[in-house]
Amino acid sequence: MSILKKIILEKEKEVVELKKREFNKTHPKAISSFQQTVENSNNMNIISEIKRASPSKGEIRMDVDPVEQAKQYEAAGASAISVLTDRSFFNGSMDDLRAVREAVDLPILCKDFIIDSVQIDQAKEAGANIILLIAAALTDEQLQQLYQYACELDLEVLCEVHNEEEMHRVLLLEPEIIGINNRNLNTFEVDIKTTEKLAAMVSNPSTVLVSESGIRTGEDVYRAKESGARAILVGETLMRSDNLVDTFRELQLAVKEEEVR
Ligand SMILES: O=C(O)c1ccccc1NCC(=O)[C@H](O)[C@H](O)COP(=O)(O)O
Repeated sequence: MSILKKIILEKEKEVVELKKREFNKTHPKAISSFQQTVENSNNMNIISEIKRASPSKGEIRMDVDPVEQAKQYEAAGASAISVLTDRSFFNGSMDDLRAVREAVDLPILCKDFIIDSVQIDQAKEAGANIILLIAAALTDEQLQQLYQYACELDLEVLCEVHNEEEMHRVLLLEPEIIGINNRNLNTFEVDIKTTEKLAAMVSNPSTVLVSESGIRTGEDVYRAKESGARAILVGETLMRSDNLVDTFRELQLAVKEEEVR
């Protein structure tokens, strides 16, 4: 069984529990939108992720304090913070997101595997500004309904694709933000060529393209930028960095490898 299938089975159980609860579908903290942040910036926008562990890498940094990490991301120049809220596979939690919301004023992406609107209610209540919809995990009808529902709650939506077929499906929504995930969820291989190939399918210049996963060097960022990405989503590289200011500088320099030599 694929990892995505396993995660979705777990989410189906979580949804049953969430449906027994009531959620406040508002949040008192007003935050400027991620899209606006990108519009106003000339730099590569870095969505900086809080990621303790993952199916592909196992433990990354289990002892991280999400609030301290988020404050450091904000100080280093992050455009948004991604908080992995899945517990079973990534060792995250919605409490992490809530705590980060209190501590920083950046847009927050609730990085989870959403299959039902009740998860969107939960993310909104915790203070998320952006939710993730993964095309590979959803039917066209679910994609459409969940996208619409998130917009009604004033949330931004990062629609994530891994291949051409998913990109065709997502483009039908005319989304404002598209994430191209460089990680193959079956083999866990990461290849920035995925961004290069799929970005070419997006003709609307106002769509914000985000290159996700496996970004480690200025050259990776250079290739994402040349493809049209205006943002990158980075987890492991930042979680393992012992000098975030230098790592941000390297990623934002976005130069070709031969220019470094
Ligand atoms: O990271 C994984 O192993 C993973 C496995 C299965 C589904 C999703 C997975 N990751 C979620 C993400 O999208 C990444 O955390 C995010 O793009 C950052 O990736 P990275 O910079 O490579 O840590």
